[in-house]
Amino acid sequence: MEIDQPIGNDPDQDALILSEAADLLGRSLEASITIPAVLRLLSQLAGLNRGRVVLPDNTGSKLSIQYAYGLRDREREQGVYNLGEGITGYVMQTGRVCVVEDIDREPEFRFRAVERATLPSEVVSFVAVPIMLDDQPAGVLGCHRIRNRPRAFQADIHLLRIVAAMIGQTLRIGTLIHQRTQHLEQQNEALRSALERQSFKHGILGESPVLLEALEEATQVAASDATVMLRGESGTGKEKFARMIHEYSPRVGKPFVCINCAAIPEQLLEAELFGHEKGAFTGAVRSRQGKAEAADGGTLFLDEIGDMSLDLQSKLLRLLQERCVQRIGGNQDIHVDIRVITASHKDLQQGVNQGTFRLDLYYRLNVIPLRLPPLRERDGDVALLARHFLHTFTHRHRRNLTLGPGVQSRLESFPWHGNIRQLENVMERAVLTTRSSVIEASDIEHILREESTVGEETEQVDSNPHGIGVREMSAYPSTGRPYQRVAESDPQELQEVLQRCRGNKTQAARELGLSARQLHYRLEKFGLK
Ligand SMILES: Nc1ncnc2c1ncn2[C@@H]1O[C@H](COP(=O)(O)OP(=O)(O)OP(=O)(O)O)[C@@H](O)[C@H]1O
Repeated sequence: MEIDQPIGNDPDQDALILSEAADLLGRSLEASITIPAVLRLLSQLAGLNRGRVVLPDNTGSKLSIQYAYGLRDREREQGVYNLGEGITGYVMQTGRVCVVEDIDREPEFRFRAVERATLPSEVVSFVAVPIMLDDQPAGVLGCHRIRNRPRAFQADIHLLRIVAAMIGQTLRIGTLIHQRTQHLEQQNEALRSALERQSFKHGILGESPVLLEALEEATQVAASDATVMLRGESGTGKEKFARMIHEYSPRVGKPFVCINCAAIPEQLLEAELFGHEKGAFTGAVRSRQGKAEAADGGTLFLDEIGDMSLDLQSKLLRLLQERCVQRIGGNQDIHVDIRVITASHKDLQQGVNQGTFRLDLYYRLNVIPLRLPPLRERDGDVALLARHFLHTFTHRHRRNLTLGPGVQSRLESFPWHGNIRQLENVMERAVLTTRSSVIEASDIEHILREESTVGEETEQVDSNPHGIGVREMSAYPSTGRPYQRVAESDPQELQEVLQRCRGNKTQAARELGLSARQLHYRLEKFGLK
């Protein structure tokens, strides 16, 4: 192959080469066009021949020629090196510049790409400089030259180092564009397949057979006016299902009113549910309708019903039997037309056995029991939900991130005792804390390790679809979700914890052992929002 003849060592010439190289690199984002063009420039104007850019593969252990000028296809293909092997491997491993003045006398020079016989008969040299990114060698730029030239090796090194830095930036931009495109492709794919799925219509993502079965059941019962009891571990989507049932019922368009019975103190809960008349208790400066009244014509969703006191349970039973409420301090029966959906992460059957839950109320509420599967039973859904949350949070926090290799399988192998809410939290933390543009398996590992160590709790989990017989005690690591009734001192405690967490609600909820929703609900109740 014809190799261009060198031109003398001239600073103006080098400035011209650099300005031409900058121009070439700026003209296109296609590295396979711009980098060989720059290597051609080095050959034609500086006598630095057969330039090649060698880059590592994904594992970082094998290096190969990615871009070249003056090499035949076969020569390029032969240019594969192990890390540390030969001159190229050495430069990549150490990040140091290497000059071989006479390649025939250097045993480390491997003639891997170009055979000696095809080179000029004069003494041939090889100069290799690292392509540095973030202070680490990311590749190697190497060239041949005829040793016996007036141009000093030092001048070649100087020029090649600047060109290597420019190529490094081109490669960095190319990688970023590739990652972002990949991210958009992943996103598109997730959205496209989600749109094709029936479940997306209710905002309930998942393709696993157990979830689709639960969705099917929920759709079927939606049309009736029957009372539904949703059972499932914390974070399995009980509220989402309750909303979906409402939206698929003839009551759609009427109010969907939700009360979290575990999130507010008992005295407040009664007033919240049934309302009060003016003067009914200190602070009742005007009369107010309760949530049961507010839900008239629609659906009342009672979350964490297992936490309701026995006294309030009897009042709820009256509401269900007579379909009317009496405000606190009032004596008038107010008729309400509501459908009731309840949810509990507790085994209510056990509550009945222990005398903490009324049997008659249990039968009233348990007309249609619907079990929501925990995430660990939902084959394939972790990956789907992780992508969905990645998309949600990158959008919300204005970041561009993709999932690195190994992340999906690590997420899939995690036990997810806090279910979808826990996965949601983990993905949000990953989006907020990952510094680079790729969430690596190590970032996730770090978050999951923390997840597994924060406040180990033992909680009773309703794992029995029929609510009879078997009950299971399960370790519940770290989702910060032990349910507890609230104490009256809550507003102050909430404020203190919020201050301590500098307003970070996720952290505050975790400290208080509440879900984000419970905290949100309490802040709203106490006027602290
Ligand atoms: N299938 C799903 N697809 C997408 N997001 C979901 C799905 N199920 C639940 N989520 C999200 O997970 C979080 C927890 O869901 P939800 O509050 O409905 O669970 P829950 O079972 O009612 O929890 P808890 O028992 O703690 O009140 C919410 O942010 C919800 O939007």
